[in-house]
Amino acid sequence: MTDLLTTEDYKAIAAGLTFPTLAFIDGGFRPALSGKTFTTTNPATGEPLAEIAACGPEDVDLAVTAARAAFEDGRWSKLHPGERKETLLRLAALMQEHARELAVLESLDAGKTIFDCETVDVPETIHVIKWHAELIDKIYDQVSPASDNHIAMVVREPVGVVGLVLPWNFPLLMLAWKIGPALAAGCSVVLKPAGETTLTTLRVAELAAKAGLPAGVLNIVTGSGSQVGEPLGRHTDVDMVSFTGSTATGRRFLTYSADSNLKEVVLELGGKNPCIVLDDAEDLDAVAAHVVNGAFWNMGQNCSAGSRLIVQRGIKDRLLEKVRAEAAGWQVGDPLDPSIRVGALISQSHFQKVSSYLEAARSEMVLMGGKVVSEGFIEPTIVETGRDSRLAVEEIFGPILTVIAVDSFEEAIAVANDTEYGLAASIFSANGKRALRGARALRAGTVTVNSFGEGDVTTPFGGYKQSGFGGRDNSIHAHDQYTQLKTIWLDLTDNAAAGLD
Ligand SMILES: NC(=O)C1=CN([C@@H]2O[C@H](COP(=O)(O)OP(=O)(O)OC[C@H]3O[C@@H](n4cnc5c(N)ncnc54)[C@H](O)[C@@H]3O)[C@@H](O)[C@H]2O)C=CC1
Ligand code: BAL
Repeated sequence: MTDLLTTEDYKAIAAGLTFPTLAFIDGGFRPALSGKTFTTTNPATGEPLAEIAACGPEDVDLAVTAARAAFEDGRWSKLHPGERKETLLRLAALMQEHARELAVLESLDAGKTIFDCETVDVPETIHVIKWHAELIDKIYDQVSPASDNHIAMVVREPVGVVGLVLPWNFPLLMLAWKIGPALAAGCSVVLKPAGETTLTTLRVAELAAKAGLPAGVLNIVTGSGSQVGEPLGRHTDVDMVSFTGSTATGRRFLTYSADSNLKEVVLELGGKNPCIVLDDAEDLDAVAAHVVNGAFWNMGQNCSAGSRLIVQRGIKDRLLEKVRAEAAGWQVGDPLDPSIRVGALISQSHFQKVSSYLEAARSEMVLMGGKVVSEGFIEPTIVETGRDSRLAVEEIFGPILTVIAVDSFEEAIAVANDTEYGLAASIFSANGKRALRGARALRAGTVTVNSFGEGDVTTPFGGYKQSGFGGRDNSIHAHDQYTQLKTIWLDLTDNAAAGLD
């Protein structure tokens, strides 16, 4: 477990940081070809942090050309997997050396609490890079059943140049979820961080170069969705795109692909994830801790947030009392204060969007919170609604938990599945059979029983329905995104013996 510092120590580290500001293309930092920049701000203070290169389609072209050259000449793609492993392990080691700096940078840039950055985001990011590095020289190809005169090999090959488009809610962790398997597999990468959160991504690119990653293999193109994301999605020399973000933008990538070169597209999208508590659930203190963590972790800005609490009436009042008590311990405030659990929302526009749901909550039953603390900060809020309320249906992506009371197991499952999303779910019951029946009936990519979570690097992560498309992040299955299967048939017939010569 990381030893946390004091707020003053973190502020001193923050004051001493220099910020990377340029795009990283073909092994070097460079401004946008247009010379344009945009301002990145600290969500907690609204103050500018740095001027970042505002790249455009011409920079995307440059990055794709560099990635293609690197891929084709094999400087990375054709290395022995063990050599790629060693380079990625050096990257992980350098990130570990710079862990504290990365945590402070992430907190400043994203408004995330230093507590989360130090204890989850940074260590988990390093762990994910290491895991994929360690995996890559242990994956075997296959030989398929064939006659004695044939050998049929099924081999995995890196898919080529991949476009990785990231969200702002877990800048480092999503980076690791994508570059870990993509680089391990031998792909060349053109990565677009979210405009709100570029700083840690650029720092990792610098560390990757220091670790010995060849030029052109990892390119970071900073800028907006329309100027960088769309040209990347439409580029005819990009072989696949892996995207995490909103369902609306994810949908666009399918259009980009259809309109260009039919590149493969993997989408990890939104969620409105149910957390079911049945009336036989035990240890309500533990249940409440999971409910609160699921709803309010990262200010609720989490695609797998447990944002809908579906609770059986028999247990509702007792559970809600404990949930309120637990949530009361989640203090809102300065993200660099290590005792703070709820930091700043990512941006002013997002803050306004989430605030509009607080307005909507006024016509429902507000059980806790419901107020803005200050610009950018919203207190943990719990609202009881009907199952069709806007608050119970739409992805809010803020610290607002909706409670829906139900009468039976069957109703709980029906309400849980009554959504266009299907990313994650959890179910609490002391009856193992019932819990497992629920887990099987829930239409979601990840279901946790008697806990809230999204699994870890060893388990696939992705969604059913409009929460996902085309593949999974994490686990060995993530490598399916970044590899093609090739079949190679060998005919061993002895033509001379068979009289065929
Ligand atoms: N599944 C998830 O983890 C996330 C879900 N969201 C949801 O999306 C809502 C809106 O947040 P945004 O930041 O606007 O998400 P977004 O999906 O628009 O942004 C994600 C990434 O896509 C890029 N992008 C935006 N427009 C694009 C376009 N037209 N073509 C190509 N790339 C584009 C962005 O620059 C960013 O890098 C949030 O309120 C939340 O509900 C947001 C971030 C992450
Ligand atoms: N919770 C990890 C994936 C995401 O929120 O984008």
